[in-house]
Amino acid sequence: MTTDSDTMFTAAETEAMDLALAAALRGHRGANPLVGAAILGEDGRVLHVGHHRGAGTPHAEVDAIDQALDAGTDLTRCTMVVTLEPCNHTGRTGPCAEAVVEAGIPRLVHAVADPTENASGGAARLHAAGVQVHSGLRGERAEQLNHRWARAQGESRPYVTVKTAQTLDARIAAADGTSTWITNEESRAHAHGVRARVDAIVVGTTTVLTDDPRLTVRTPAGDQARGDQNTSSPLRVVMGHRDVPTAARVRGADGRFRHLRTHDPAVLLTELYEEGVRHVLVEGGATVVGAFLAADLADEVLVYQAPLILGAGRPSYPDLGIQTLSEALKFLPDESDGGSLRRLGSDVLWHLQPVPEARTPMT
Ligand SMILES: NC(=O)C1=CN([C@@H]2O[C@H](COP(=O)(O)OP(=O)(O)OC[C@H]3O[C@@H](n4cnc5c(N)ncnc54)[C@H](OP(=O)(O)O)[C@@H]3O)[C@@H](O)[C@H]2O)C=CC1
Ligand SMILES: Nc1c(N[C@@H]2O[C@H](COP(=O)(O)O)[C@@H](O)[C@H]2O)[nH]c(=O)[nH]c1=O
Repeated sequence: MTTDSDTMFTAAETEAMDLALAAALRGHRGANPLVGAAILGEDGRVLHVGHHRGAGTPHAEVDAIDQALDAGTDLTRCTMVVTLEPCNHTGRTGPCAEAVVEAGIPRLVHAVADPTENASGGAARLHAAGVQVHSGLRGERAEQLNHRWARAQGESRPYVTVKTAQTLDARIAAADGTSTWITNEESRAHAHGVRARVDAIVVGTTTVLTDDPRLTVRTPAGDQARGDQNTSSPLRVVMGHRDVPTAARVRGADGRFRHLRTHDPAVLLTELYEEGVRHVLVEGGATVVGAFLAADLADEVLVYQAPLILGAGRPSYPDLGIQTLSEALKFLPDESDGGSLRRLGSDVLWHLQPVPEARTPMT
């Protein structure tokens, strides 16, 4: 098992890694990292490319191996190139290191080591089984790909997606408090798809008192739907000190409701993590979204923008104490999961992530 520089790898392996990195971007961000895997034939041609589609679905290695098995590829003559060290644990799916050994793949190149305690050790397992293992190809790019996920792992907290539905002039509600609906049906259907993938949805007390939201996952037909094998609805979480009315719809009837009387996003995330929550969607309002942004606890930002102007009303973000342009919170386009800028009918969706290391992480 060795860690090598990019120059130690063949051109075919480098090309395969680039394809695997591009494939990884097709997945959804959340509890699991984005991962891509490519299978190279003896002649250096890329035969299969797989990727991970989100928590609970097959890992990238297994996706690629399944394609190879379907196509009748002789894997005993192939190299697997993967953006992350194959995992060595049984989570919602089996250990990938084992799948690679069972498939008879003799050589594996991965970009970076798995930083998580319970999933790491895959390279050692492969090595022990006689597989030739090399790491470090395109390591920097692979690290950047999942830098916010790795930070969440390191801080033992859930991954956080923050969502805002706003007008052109960055308002989330009109002066009289009305906000349903700013964005169109296509945007809302997309947002329900995001809800379907998370473990918990968080709003502030004012949003509950103003909107009486349900925070359920619904299809256009009104049904409950989950995007993965997890059949329970996301936990509905209210953040704030005031009481949540007994008749509030957010309470629901399934027991999947929590009221956390805190203003501290870090405290909220720690409590939710202890309950097994690994991906949180923060839906607002502005005060709560601002608290996550100010604490550098927004890993992924979704801004749905509708072609409306209000001129007055609730701004999307509160005063964050920023006095000069150089202090602005900065974001980069996130090209994963449909891209950084999408048309949703007449709306647009910005998909962003914080600039790496721009701010101080949670302690
Ligand atoms: N278009 C959109 O995407 C959305 C629009 N909205 C709209 O936004 C408006 C509500 O937004 P907003 O007024 O900002 O309210 P929030 O929904 O963000 O709730 C704010 C309240 O939550 C509590 N709270 C929780 N965390 C903190 C914190 N870190 N700092 C301070 N208070 C905290 C406080 O209440 P307490 O006193 O109980 O502690 C505070 O008053 C509504 O008009 C709603 O319709 C809401 C969500 C999404
Ligand atoms: N206004 C607004 C959104 N608002 C968010 O949706 C919540 C209502 O959820 P529910 O009761 O489950 O439909 C509301 O409280 C707020 O968090 N979302 C959007 O995609 N587009 C919109 O225009």
